[in-house]
Amino acid sequence: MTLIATQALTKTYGGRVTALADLTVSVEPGIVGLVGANGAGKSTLIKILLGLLAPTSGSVRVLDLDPTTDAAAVRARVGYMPEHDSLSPDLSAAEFVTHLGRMSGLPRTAARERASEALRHVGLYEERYRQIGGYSTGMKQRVKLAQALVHDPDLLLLDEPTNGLDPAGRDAMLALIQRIGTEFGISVVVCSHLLGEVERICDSLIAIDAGRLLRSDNISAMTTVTDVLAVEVSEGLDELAARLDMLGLTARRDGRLLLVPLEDDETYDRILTAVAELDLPLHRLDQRRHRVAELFATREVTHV
Ligand SMILES: Nc1ncnc2c1ncn2[C@@H]1O[C@H](COP(=O)(O)OP(=O)(O)OP(=O)(O)O)[C@@H](O)[C@H]1O
Repeated sequence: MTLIATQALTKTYGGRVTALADLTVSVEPGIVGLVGANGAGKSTLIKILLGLLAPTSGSVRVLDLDPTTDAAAVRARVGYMPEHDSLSPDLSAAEFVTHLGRMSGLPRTAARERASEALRHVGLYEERYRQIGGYSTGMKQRVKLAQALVHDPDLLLLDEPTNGLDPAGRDAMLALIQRIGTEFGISVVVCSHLLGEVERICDSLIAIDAGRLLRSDNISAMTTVTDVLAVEVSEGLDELAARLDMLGLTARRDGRLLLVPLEDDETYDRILTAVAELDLPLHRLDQRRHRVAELFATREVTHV
């Protein structure tokens, strides 16, 4: 099944501003990044996918449904996390998410149960009876995610889910989105102006610029491998670097990784030998890929 398909999709506001121009994409289920600079047309596309906005011309299908004629059926299967704060500060997270569950048609008990479940998934179970007004920004973002999950959708549309979060909060939110996508088998469209961020968790990417398609493809097809090996061990990184140096390999440290130039087939063996000799737990040893961001180096998409 195709997750999202658009054909020559165009949206103009008031006949003057062209937010989307002739956009044709076809995306398979999975975690999909929708990236573009501010004003590129991401929110407009999301609203069209939800059936909240009608396209000026062209066609669109979501989960094989047409949101322009069947918006209710689309919304029953799609969860939406809006960009801006849509929360009620006086309510507890449990009350708020239950309320939205009721609005989406769930009976009272089921709504309450699903709300607890959704809040558990986003890590707010313990704090669900506290008023949202007292929550941190990260917790508020997670309540917004929980309300999008409450009716057990097949697809989540997340508009700038990491907005306002510090780096640690962003990492936590991305990890949560990735877990929802992989463990629960829900497809996710993550909308962001931060390409480097979504690239980390997405299976495929739609990049738009001023309403036009720059590229739509699987992440793996967008990147090529480099001649650098990335090695990750959970401890002993410095020790390993020193041992590799003794074996004639120059390792460069990059955060929790060691980057080693791939000289020949023996490079793998030498790294594995060093790891085994030091008895270190190896997490990862693979050939590094170019970052997708490098493809758009001349564009206005923000890199992180
Ligand atoms: N209701 C509207 N009326 C007129 N112009 C609009 C309206 N909504 C959006 N636009 C314009 O359409 C273009 C695309 O906006 P859109 O919000 O879809 O972009 P975006 O990529 O989501 O950006 P952002 O992340 O800043 O929201 C922009 O030029 C914006 O100013």
